[in-house]
Amino acid sequence: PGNNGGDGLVCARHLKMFGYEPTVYYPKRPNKPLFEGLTTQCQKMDIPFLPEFPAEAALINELYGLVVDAIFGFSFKGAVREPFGSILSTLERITVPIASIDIPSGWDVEKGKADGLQPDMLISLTAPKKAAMYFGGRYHFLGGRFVPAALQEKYALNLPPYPETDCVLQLT
Ligand SMILES: NC(=O)C1=CN([C@@H]2O[C@H](COP(=O)(O)OP(=O)(O)OC[C@H]3O[C@@H](n4cnc5c(N)ncnc54)[C@H](OP(=O)(O)O)[C@@H]3O)[C@@H](O)[C@H]2O)[C@H](O)CC1
Repeated sequence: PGNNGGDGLVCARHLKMFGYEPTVYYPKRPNKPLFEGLTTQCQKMDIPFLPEFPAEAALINELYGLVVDAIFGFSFKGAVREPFGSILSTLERITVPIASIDIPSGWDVEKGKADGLQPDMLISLTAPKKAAMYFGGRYHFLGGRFVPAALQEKYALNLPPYPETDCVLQLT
C-alpha cells in the first residue's frame, strides 16, 4: 500500500521487460500520482492485476514459480490489519520461493519476526535494515547504488563497494 508496494510495481515492470509473466495483486492503492502512474505502466504492458488474492496456498504453488513480497517495508508498525493479515498467513504456508523487497512484510524493522514470513531471498534497498540480521534465507542482495559519499559519512553507513557498473550486489 505504500512505497514498498510501488517497488513491487517497478519489479513487475522489469520482470515483464525481461520476458517473464508477472501477475500483480494490489488491494490497497494510494490515491497518489506516483502509484497511479506505476499502475498505468503495468496495465499498458498487459500485466494482469488479480481481483482477489488466491486463498489457498496450494493454488499459488500450482500457478506461480516465485512470489515477490512487496507489501510492507520499513514503515510497517503495530498489528497487521486486514486484508494483509490473511494474505501474509497464506504466504507463510506456500512452498514456492519468496523474494522480499527491503524487509520481509510484517517484520519489525529492527527486531524482525521469528514466527513471520521467512523468504528465500531478501533484496535490501540502499542499506540493509537492522532486521536483516535475522534473515535466514538463501540469497541476500543489496540494491541502490546511489548514496552520495556525504550522506554515507553523515549517517556512518558502511556500504560495500559495487563491482564495475553493477547496481546490485550479492551479500550472501
Ligand atoms: N531510501 C530507501 O530505502 C527507499 C525505500 N523505498 C521503499 O519504500 C519503503 C518504505 O515505504 P513507505 O511508504 O514509507 O512504507 P511501507 O511501504 O513500508 O508501508 C506503508 C504502508 O503500510 C501501511 N501499514 C503500516 N503498518 C500497517 C499495519 N500494521 N497493517 C496494515 N497496513 C499497515 C500503511 O498504512 P497507513 O494506513 O498506516 O498509512 C501504509 O499504507 C521501503 O521499505 C522501500 O521498499 C523506496 O522505494 C526508495 C527509497
